[in-house]
Amino acid sequence: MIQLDNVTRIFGQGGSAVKALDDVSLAVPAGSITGVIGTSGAGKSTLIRCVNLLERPTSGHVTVNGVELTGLNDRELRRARHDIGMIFQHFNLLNSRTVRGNIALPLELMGIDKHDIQSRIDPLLELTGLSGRADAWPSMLSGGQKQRVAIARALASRPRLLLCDEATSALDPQTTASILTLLRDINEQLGITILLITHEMEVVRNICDRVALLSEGRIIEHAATGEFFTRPESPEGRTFLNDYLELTPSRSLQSRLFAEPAEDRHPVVRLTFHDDSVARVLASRLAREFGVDISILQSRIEEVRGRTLGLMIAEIMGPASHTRQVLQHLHTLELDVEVLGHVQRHD
Ligand SMILES: Nc1ncnc2c1ncn2[C@@H]1O[C@H](COP(=O)(O)OP(=O)(O)OP(=O)(O)O)[C@@H](O)[C@H]1O
Repeated sequence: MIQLDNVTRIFGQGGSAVKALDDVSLAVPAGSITGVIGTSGAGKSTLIRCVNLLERPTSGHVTVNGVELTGLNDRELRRARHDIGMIFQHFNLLNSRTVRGNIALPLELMGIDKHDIQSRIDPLLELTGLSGRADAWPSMLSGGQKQRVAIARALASRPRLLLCDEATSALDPQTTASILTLLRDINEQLGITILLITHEMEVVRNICDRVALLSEGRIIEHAATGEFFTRPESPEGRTFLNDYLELTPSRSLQSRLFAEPAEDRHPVVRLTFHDDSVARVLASRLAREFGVDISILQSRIEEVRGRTLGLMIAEIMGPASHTRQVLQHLHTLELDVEVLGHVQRHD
């Protein structure tokens, strides 16, 4: 559906040049919802704008629906863009037009007959939950309703691809959830492929089938969502995940943690696991095999797209020679292990 091949976009020249995209290759399968995530300045907006050539790559090829857009003249490109809808963070509605007028605009620009335009609008209003709001002005609408109008407008030309540029970043969590549900419905009911950019893991978790992580203009991970959430491969991917899961030691635990091990201190570890059957028996197995006690201080288990993702912060209590063996053993298991510090023993 979308194929980016070796796309590079450089802004400016000479010493002040910025490489916003650096040799990006990405395939977005037809019918999927693919998310591109990254921190501010990673190149997300530039990437999505390169897909419909709102931004022209400095080099590389962009192919959508089998048509190489980078090889088209302006007229051919205008035609090809009818197949690509786009929505934006700040909705970009015309305040001088009603809801109906905003949705009609792209169809008027395409030269479609007035009667046909009107017959297309009602089903779009219904699909986006705006029936009864056709004659409202944008200033009378909430943020969520404005984004619904923008979605209806983007779908008016019956595109096969919808690009979403931080479409929920200006919305509160509840409205975000309802817009994401609408996008999922559009994907499922109309078979429209969606490419979205976001800096929020929650958005990815909610609707994306696949996710690509962009960092400094490069794609550093591209995986199925469940895979990315349970086994991020890059340090940036792990940082996104840890920030999202927020399993950091409580303040009272942090105040008791020492960086250095000692004979009279117990290690405190954070374990990330992908198989909760391992986690369920882990504490009792370690106690039995190594003669230690495991005290679970904090834990969280999530399911993401059918995959288990668990985090646990635990204190390993026992003689130092035993706890060292436990740490060595943990590193051999299917777990990510991080020693957070050491606490003074009380026995
Ligand atoms: N028109 C431009 N002229 C010069 N530099 C630009 C331009 N557009 C983007 N950049 C630079 O390219 C880099 C990537 O910007 P981009 O907006 O694509 O990142 P982003 O991941 O979307 O960030 P954000 O989440 O903050 O919007 C940044 O360093 C940015 O300053």
